[in-house]
Amino acid sequence: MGVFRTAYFGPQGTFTEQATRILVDTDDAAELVPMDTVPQALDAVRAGAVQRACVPVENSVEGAVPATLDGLADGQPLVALAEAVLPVRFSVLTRPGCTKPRTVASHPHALAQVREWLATELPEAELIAASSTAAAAVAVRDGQYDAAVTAPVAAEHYPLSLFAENVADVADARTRFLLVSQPGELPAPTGADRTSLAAVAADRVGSLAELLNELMLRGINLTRIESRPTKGRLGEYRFFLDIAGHIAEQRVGDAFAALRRRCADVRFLGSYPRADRLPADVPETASDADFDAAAEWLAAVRRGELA
Ligand SMILES: O=C(O)C(=O)Cc1ccccc1
Repeated sequence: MGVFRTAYFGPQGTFTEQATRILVDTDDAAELVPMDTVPQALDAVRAGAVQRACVPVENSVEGAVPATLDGLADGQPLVALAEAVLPVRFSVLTRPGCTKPRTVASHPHALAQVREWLATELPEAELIAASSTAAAAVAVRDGQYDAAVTAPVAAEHYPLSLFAENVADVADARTRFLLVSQPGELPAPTGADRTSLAAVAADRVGSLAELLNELMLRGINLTRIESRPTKGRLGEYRFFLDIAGHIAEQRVGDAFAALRRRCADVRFLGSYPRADRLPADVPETASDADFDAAAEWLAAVRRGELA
């Protein structure tokens, strides 16, 4: 067997690298491949250059990572196999000797999460968006900017000084990451799973409500809903839904079939164990046993065995 390669949103020292190390068994046969952007990491899987990619998908303070949602909705289908949720606390790194940084670079999600701290501690600093927190550290090392807002591990990768640590406007901020692959065998259901999908609801009264009703009627809990423009007509949206449960479970499979009938465009984005291991709260009428019993009953009725 060849080397098992996982691309991640890099360069070295990003939060995503930390998440990758949680999700991938980094033994001798595993290679982690940093990519500069989320689309590049996803496309490396599509091209077969790597087997997996790890990308950030949402943050508890800043919300969705648009590049990831768009990257999963467009192009060859990919599916998530696992998720990781990391607490996010930032370090501020400078070139050695720099005591008053005038320019501070980072990923927009990181800058947004330390805005108040920056306004108090470095009110005059110019803020610059970088492609990732670690890309900002590289730019500081190379003399482009004075300081970078980074993951704590970035200090181990780059020759920079620690200006501040444990920086976060909102204590307890968390980011969720997905490990994705080309479609193949699905992870086995664990009873504590999440399923992700993207659906374009028709442009007419009640179409989103109908879509949500299909979930409600089958006792499925919606854990996230997000919309992104389809990039077609203005006003046309794709909804990204996360739901509690695994597509192998009857209520989830049944809901998917209903969405397939209702929506022009539905994409399955994976069923995978929840990072928090929280079991799905399945109503009494919606278990697999309930679905099996109802299907048997229906078959009997159709055979004419029941009056
Ligand atoms: O740039 C990084 O390090 C990332 O992995 C993306 C990110 C940015 C800010 C918070 C969490 C993840």
